[in-house]
Amino acid sequence: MQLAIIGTGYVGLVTGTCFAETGNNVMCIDIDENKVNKLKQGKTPIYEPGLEVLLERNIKENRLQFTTDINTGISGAKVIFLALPTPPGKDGSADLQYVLDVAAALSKIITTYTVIVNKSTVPVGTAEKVHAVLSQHLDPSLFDVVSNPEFLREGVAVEDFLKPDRIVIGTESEKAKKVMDELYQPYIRQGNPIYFMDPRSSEMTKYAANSYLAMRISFMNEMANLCERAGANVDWVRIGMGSDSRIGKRFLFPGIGYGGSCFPKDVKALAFTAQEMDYDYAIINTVMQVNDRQKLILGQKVRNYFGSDLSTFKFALWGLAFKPETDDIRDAPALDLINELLAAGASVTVFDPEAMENVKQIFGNKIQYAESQYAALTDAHALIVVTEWSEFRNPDFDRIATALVHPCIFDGRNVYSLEKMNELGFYYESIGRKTIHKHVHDTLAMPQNEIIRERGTLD
Ligand SMILES: NC(=O)C1=CN([C@@H]2O[C@H](COP(=O)(O)OP(=O)(O)OC[C@H]3O[C@@H](n4cnc5c(N)ncnc54)[C@H](O)[C@@H]3O)[C@@H](O)[C@H]2O)C=CC1
Ligand SMILES: O=C(O)[C@H]1O[C@H](OP(=O)(O)OP(=O)(O)OC[C@H]2O[C@@H](n3ccc(=O)[nH]c3=O)[C@H](O)[C@@H]2O)[C@H](O)[C@@H](O)[C@@H]1O
Repeated sequence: MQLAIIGTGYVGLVTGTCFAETGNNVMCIDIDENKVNKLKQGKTPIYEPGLEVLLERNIKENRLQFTTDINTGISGAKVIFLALPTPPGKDGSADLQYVLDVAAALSKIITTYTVIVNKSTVPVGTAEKVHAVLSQHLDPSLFDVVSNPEFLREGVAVEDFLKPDRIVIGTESEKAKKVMDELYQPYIRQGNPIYFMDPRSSEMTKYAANSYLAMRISFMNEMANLCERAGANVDWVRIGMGSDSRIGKRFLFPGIGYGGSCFPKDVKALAFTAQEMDYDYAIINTVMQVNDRQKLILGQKVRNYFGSDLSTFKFALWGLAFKPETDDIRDAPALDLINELLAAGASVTVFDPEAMENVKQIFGNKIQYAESQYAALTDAHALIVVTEWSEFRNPDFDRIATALVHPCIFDGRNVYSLEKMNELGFYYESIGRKTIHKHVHDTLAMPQNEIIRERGTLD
């Protein structure tokens, strides 16, 4: 099938490449010339495991092309996907400007029946808005608007796209349904269901899924904070509760708040939708408040320990991306933490396997950038683990202890075991677990609340 994808970012590029991989002819369109030029050479502008191999193969097979020209780009396309940004507006609502502008442009250039598919995350009722914009210049018999939310996760985007848990399609048109069914057959054959529903339910499903997952994280973050105070270990609590099949094991990891380009903006947008409909969606408002608070927790722990004036201290940060296996730093908790540390006068050296360039664009020379995870540690007073990249999971602890001024780790992702930290003699704080404090330098005496907290037993 001939397809056009408008917007070649994380979603558009993965969608286009994966559709090409199942034999379709795909034209990816983007206004960013640099991006398109890079892609034409088979290079991905983003870090996404497994993507470049598929990209190169499908370009070589002439199934995947890139252009900045929407007119030639959509020519012959039976289906046009919109994978455009829907950033939060000032009031928290999803900004539909990109989607509606492109719909307006399409209304003037479509000449034969085309299915316009919205893959961007958009509020309930957007399919109708897109339909209205298209209808201004286009006979309604020449198009259908379909909602087809995307559920891929960055870092495993290719796998998620090729083997989705489910495909959700919102349309009332039998004609569009047939086209979408044909397009997604290769994915259904792998045993995954395709759910056809009305567009409003489909649009709402996307916000429901993201907000529910965000709620689980906020719930666990609060549970972690309570465990710390109660002398319980949130990891045991997580395992104990998650093995109930009604709860499930996934997405219960406490940390320093959810980040990324989607959860924060989508939860906010759902809250806005509720407000617009005069409904007090109380739990959603709390999810956001809890997350805002959680993002500050690691910085607070550091300040509780070292004092509010950090001007004589240097900190090594491992991990900047909002999660491992991506270079994406949109709404990454690391950015809040860096700002918090800088505001307290600290000096900060960072290392991330993929996200350094993106962070340089924000902080420039306000912080130092290390060439390796170990280089970041030199003369630092503490290591702060922010993102749980694999290479941080089992590091050379002797090297860490030697390089640091004090053997001191603040772990925002519970990457290390308490036993190990205790055995190795680190001062160690994590999320929702007891503090380990051995070998602490005399000048950094333990605050009283830490001593009280130590009464819990080790796991
Ligand atoms: N990033 C993710 O993991 C997921 C994102 N989504 C949703 O998908 C949508 C897109 O997200 P991302 O791919 O992350 O955004 P992105 O920012 O990575 O990509 C958007 C692309 O659209 C391009 N663009 C902007 N205006 C354009 C125009 N007029 N014509 C052509 N191209 C244009 C930009 O240059 C950019 O390359 C959002 O609604 C997001 O919420 C949904 C599921 C997963
Ligand atoms: O709409 C989207 O854009 C996507 O948003 C999320 O995917 P993504 O943002 O790529 O990453 P996640 O793996 O969901 O992680 C989001 C944030 O939650 C945090 N998280 C995740 C899981 C967990 O147990 N605990 C936790 O703190 C992560 O560290 C990260 O900051 C959803 O998982 C996707 O299904 C969805 O398509």
